[in-house]
Amino acid sequence: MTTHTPMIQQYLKVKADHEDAFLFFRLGDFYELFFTDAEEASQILEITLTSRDASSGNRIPMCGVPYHAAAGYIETLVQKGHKVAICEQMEDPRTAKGIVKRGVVRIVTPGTMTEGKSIDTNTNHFIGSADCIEDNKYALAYLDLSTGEGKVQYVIGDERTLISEIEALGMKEVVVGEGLHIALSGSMSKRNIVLSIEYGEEIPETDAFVPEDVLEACSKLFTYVKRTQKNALEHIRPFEFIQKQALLSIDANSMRNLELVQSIRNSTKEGSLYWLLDETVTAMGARKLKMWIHQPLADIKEIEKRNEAVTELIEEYFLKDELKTSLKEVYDLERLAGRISMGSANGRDLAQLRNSLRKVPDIKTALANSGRSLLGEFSNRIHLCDEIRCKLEDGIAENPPLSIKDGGVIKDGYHQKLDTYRDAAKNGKVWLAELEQEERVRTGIRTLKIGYNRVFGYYIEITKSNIHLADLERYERKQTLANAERYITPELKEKEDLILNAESEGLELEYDLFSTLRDEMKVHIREIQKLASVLSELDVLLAFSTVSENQNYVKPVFHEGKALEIKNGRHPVVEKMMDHSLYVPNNCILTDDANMLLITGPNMSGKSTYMRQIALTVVMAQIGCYVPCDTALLPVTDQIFTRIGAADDLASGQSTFMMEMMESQHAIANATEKSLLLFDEIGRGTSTYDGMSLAQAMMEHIHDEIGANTLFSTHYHELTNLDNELARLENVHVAAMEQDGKVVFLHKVMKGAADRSYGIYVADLAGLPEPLLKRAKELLERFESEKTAPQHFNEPEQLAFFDIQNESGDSITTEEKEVLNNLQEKDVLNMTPLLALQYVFELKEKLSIKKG
Ligand SMILES: Nc1ncnc2c1ncn2[C@@H]1O[C@H](COP(=O)(O)OP(=O)(O)OP(=O)(O)O)[C@@H](O)[C@H]1O
Repeated sequence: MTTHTPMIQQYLKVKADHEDAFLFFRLGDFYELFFTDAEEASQILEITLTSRDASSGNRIPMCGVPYHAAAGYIETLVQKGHKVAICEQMEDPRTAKGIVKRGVVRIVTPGTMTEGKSIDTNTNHFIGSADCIEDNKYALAYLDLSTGEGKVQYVIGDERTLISEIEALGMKEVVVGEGLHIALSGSMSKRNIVLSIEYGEEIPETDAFVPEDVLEACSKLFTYVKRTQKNALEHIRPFEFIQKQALLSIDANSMRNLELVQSIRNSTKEGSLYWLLDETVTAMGARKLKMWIHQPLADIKEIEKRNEAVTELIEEYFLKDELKTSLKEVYDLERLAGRISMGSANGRDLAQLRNSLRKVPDIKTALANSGRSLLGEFSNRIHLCDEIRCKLEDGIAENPPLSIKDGGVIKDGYHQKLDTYRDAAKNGKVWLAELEQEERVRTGIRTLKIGYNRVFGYYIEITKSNIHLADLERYERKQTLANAERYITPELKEKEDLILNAESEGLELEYDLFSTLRDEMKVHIREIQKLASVLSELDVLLAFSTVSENQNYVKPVFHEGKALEIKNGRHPVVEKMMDHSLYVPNNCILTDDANMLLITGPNMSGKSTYMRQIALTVVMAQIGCYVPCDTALLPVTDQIFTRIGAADDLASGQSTFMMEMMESQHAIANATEKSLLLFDEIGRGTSTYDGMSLAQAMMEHIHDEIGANTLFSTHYHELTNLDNELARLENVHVAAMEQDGKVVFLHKVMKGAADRSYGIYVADLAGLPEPLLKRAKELLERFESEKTAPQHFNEPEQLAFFDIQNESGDSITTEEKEVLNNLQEKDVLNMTPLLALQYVFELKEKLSIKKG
């Protein structure tokens, strides 16, 4: 150490306290990195690695970035999961004695980065903290540093449940104690989530209902944030306790499978439920919508209240537009509050706050005037924040510049002394203009001008061709340029002092006034946050009402029981992405006597779409939105579990089948009779009998032990016999028909099991070569003829009434009986012509298939 230069010694001392971060060490206009930091960072950032003489003759690796461009580099490092400690010069190098004092002013980490190009302001960026309370019980706290929202909840379950919850909330960084660090580090690094160790030293504010045993997690998180930000954090709200029983819980997998906030295909918003519903007009509304989708309600009263507010908004057509127009002009109050608290708000931010507050009275009055009860409640909850607005009206210029150091931020008339300075500076400028004019007349030089530079201050400039006219008795030469001379006069210098003093003192005073005003705002941060919360809620409900109206959704009816009855339901996203009139609506009726559906049907017929649409309807209803169907009678669902083949199974490094089994295990271990289970083709990842047996055993278990509303799709036709054994299981199938040797998908869900899989036709659609398809057909025929057990629907005993003979006196075949039986039971009068046609087609097909 002692062989190093004093500056490097200072560096090493600071670095020792920040081993896990890249240390950006400020040297003049650059941030420099040294040693291994430099080697690694130069690679990641693609900047030149150089070296520097640091000790007796030894050179050390070094790289650097200019301070004004540092933000981008820091962001790149943090995006890649690194931390960056920013070490500044703490004194002016010109006046410092010896080596300049330096200190770390902030540590930027993946979970605490709140500004930057990559930060989507429409999304909450939570940093989390987990603490193990007892076996299978964790506390999970999380905080969005930009908006100040802090929440804490229990996670009941094993580590995987905890990780799933962390993933579902999109956290990039989780703070833990040493024990959990060891337990979680493997699985977290696979998911690119940074784990940071912290000891809970600081006690944060919490809501009254926060249980004692979650405090440790809150405290760890708060301590970490304080330690890394080294900043005032007034905007951090008291941690709020999230009661999971009051929410519909959806684990990360199901979130993904159901494409609630992003599509599976390309991980973007497009094609997700969030995309469909996001008609919000403010960033805080968009964030709230996402949060609501993450955590739908499970309290019937709360749900109905949101539903009812949507109704009121739909019915108040003009009000809705008026509110939207006003809300559009409300800026991101939560983030503004955050910037005020962290001292980074500039003049524009305060002007945005003021402009937003100007809109609030209109919103409040319009809501009150509606005479509607829930909208009236909203109106009452809106606080005008008049004190803040008045202060900002008085203090902040109408259109302040970005910089807070160059003036123009504070309004004229706000502070007498500032006005005096401004006048002096302004008058001085007028005086200069007049002087320029006078000198031109006096000397007869039309091109004479008065200019300014930092070195000489104000000067008179005369071009070379005119210098013979200069009044050298009064003019003192200061600078010679290629084609001009610059002069000063005593008079000019005297005025210059006045002007420059007025200007610089004015700027200094203005900066002070601005800082004071900004600090005064800190007292009001809670008020601003409360307002933000009400307005963002209103924004989301407005979005619901807009979408519901445009897409013809209906208000769901909730009841305390378990039955779920959706008439003519649609998949809202698939429907929106295709020609609305082509979407085939379907019923889903789950009753106390039959709450499990076994869905069969050809590939591509719409089985997954059907299952997903039920889950999406449940989610939409429980976030308070209307739903895509003609009528919906819904139970309050407590959890949704899905096992749907996900495109990204490979990415997680687990084998597809293992993933499938893990997801199934998770569902079976946690589901209750109030849950909704969607199992898409369980067991297809292993050998037929293996898979089929597992699928059957799972269905039996869910039926006998759990009793949850369940949709199960399968290609194993053998399973369709299970309805004999499981009282509450029903077969349905998604219909398709054959026409001219081609399969036509009807996308209609009908009673009973499907009769064949049509896989070869789908292969044909996909363009597989003709000879290959022919071969597949041959094989299929062979396999089918070798099969002993019948695998078609309708059991023989159901056909017992028909013991008739056909024309030629032969006893009729089972197939013919089946057709007759089917006809007998069909309610033909209630069929549409198309369905009837299709039905006849199916019957005919049944006979012809069997006959050959
Ligand atoms: N009710 C419907 N109305 C109109 N089109 C539909 C309907 N349901 C599904 N589709 C269309 O059919 C396509 C296939 O649907 P889906 O993926 O649900 O089939 P699947 O039966 O689950 O297929 P596989 O068994 O191969 O997984 C969808 O992409 C959609 O475009």
